[in-house]
Formats: sequence, C-alpha cells, structure tokens
Amino acid sequence: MIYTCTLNPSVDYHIETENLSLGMLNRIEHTAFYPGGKGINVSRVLHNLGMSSVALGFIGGFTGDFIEESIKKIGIRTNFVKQEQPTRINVKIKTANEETEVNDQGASIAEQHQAALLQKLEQLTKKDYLVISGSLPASVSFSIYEKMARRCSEKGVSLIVDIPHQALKDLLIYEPLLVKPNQAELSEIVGMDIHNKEDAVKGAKKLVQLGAQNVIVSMGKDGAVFVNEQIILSGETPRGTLKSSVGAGDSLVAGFLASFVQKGNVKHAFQQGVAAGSATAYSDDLCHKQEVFDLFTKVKISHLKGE
Ligand SMILES: Nc1ncnc2c1ncn2[C@@H]1O[C@H](COP(=O)(O)OP(=O)(O)OP(=O)(O)O)[C@@H](O)[C@H]1O
Ligand SMILES: O=P(O)(O)OC[C@@]1(O)O[C@H](CO)[C@@H](O)[C@@H]1O
Repeated sequence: MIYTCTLNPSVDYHIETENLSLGMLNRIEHTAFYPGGKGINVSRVLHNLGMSSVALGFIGGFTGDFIEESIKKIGIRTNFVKQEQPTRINVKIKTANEETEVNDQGASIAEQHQAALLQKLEQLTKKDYLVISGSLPASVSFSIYEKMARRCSEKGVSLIVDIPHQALKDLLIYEPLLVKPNQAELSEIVGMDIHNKEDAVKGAKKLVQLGAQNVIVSMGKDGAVFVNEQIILSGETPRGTLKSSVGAGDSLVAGFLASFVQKGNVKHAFQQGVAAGSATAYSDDLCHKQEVFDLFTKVKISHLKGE
C-alpha cells in the first residue's frame, strides 16, 4: 500500500482574476476550494491514475473536515490524527500574467498528537511506500521527519521525500527511494546556484552520493532531470497552456510512483511523472488519467548517461 503523510495540509482557496491591485478592492471572477497539502495532492493524483493510497497527517476544525470529506467521497482512505486547531487555508491567486501563493504557517500540534502520528507508522511493512511531503506546521520540529525516515528504514518501507527543508540532507542516510526537490530547494540543500539542467544534475549527484536511491529535480516549465547511480535523464515538458501549476510537483511524484510501483522501470516512471506534472499545470485542478496518457508520448526524454 502507498501511504502519503501531510503534516501540514491546507484548504487551497484558488482565486482567478485578470488583474490584482494591492491596496484596492478587487472583485473576483472565479474562485474554487480544493483539499490541499502536498501529500494529499499525491493521494488525489494517485487516485486519478487508478492507484489506492491511505492519507495520513494532522487535520482539525471545519477546514480539516472539508479535506477529509472531500477525499473520502472520491474513495481515498484516510487515517488522520485529529487536533483542535483548524487546518490552514492557503490562497492561490492566478492573474493574466502571474501565479501568487500565500501559504499560512499551519496549526500548532501538541506532543501527544505528534506521538499518535508516529504510532500509526508502526503498521507499515516492507511491502509499503510512505510519501512524506510538504512543510512542517508551526511548533513541529524537523526531528519528526527524521523519526519517520528512521522507522521506514528499520522496517524496510520505501520512502519518498518531497519537503521544502534544507535539512532534507539529513534524511539521505536512510536511503530514500526518491527525493524530489525543485530547482530552488536543491540550490538551498546543496549550497550552489542551479541555473540550468547541467547544474541540477551536479546537485542531484550530491544527493545520490549522500544516500538517495533516485533523485528528480523539477524545474517548472523547463521539465526535470532524473539521476541515480546508473542513469541520468532529462525530461522536457510538452506544449500546453498554463492554467495553474499548483500541485504540479506533487503530480510529478504521484505519476512517477504510480508507474514505478506497477512496472519498476525508472525511465517510464520519470516520463509519466513529467507528463503528470505538466497535465496538472495545464488543468484548473490536479491532472486526470486521460490527460496524463495524452501527454506521455509528447514528453521528450534524453539519456545524459546510461541506457
Ligand atoms: N509552466 C509549466 N508548464 C509545463 N509544465 C510544467 C509547468 N510547471 C510545472 N510543470 C511540470 O510539473 C513538474 C513539477 O513542477 P515544479 O518544478 O513547478 O514543481 P514544484 O515546485 O514542486 O511545484 P508545487 O510545489 O506547486 O507542487 C515539472 O517538472 C513539469 O513537468
Ligand atoms: O506550505 P507547503 O506545505 O510547503 O505547501 C503547501 C502547498 O502550497 O503545496 C501544495 C502544492 O504543492 C498546495 O496544495 C498547498 O497549498
């Protein structure tokens, strides 16, 4: 089974307007609410691709109820720890020329709830995958990610990490199956400027040396690179019209994992990941199976090393 863990979920409030004037009254043309947070997005895309998963994490209040109800309604299993404070609301603003995101810090989570979440991981076995994704809520220290990664390593659970935290480096000793920093995150983690794919490959190689089994560096409209001990791939995005790139990185992770679990072929998985990321960028919400399928063959993959 695939488990996704979102320590800091969110209700994503999407606002679409031609122009936004700061300091003025803005009347909005189009709005939508989505259950969000990186791991929850991974579960939603896995579901759209026909794969089951269980969503773990902390939720609370009316916003937490919205998230749980929305994803349960479509058939995603949940096993959240419920806490008192409402789950955050993140605002995503799309104007004619720009995308702007305003993300809240998130609820403060009591020690007992953190312990309850770690307890839930005890049921995972070596047949399972755990995706840990997204930021930490206020008051939760990085050590929770470290404890989760150590448990996975002890139990042989395959670990996938997509966290916007410089200390991601400290999790690499647990040999995650996949880590997926974006360009800016990789730059912070390895302490070097990442201007292009060549730089991204150099940075990703450092993560492989430190223990990551596979690394994908996502680079927005420029696609992504894939690096492991044997092969290095570059993926270019297919053409399309950008609607909202929110969740594109999560879709890449879900697209990769859905294929990897079924076929075990990293090239196919990477190609499907890039297709899923772009399919989401070209949709209002997250991508669906047919859109990913349609883009798959249009993603150009080049081998920079290995067959
Ligand atoms: N503007 C775009 N046009 C086409 N494809 C895109 C675009 N933005 C993202 N993608 C696709 O999605 C993948 C992941 O995007 P990105 O690098 O923006 O991830 P991210 O920063 O982790 O995003 P998020 O945090 O919003 O999930 C890219 O590798 C690419 O395949
Ligand atoms: O604040 P974090 O946890 O880094 O990111 C949260 C978030 O921006 O990531 C998802 C898109 O990847 C959204 O659903 C959500 O609002």
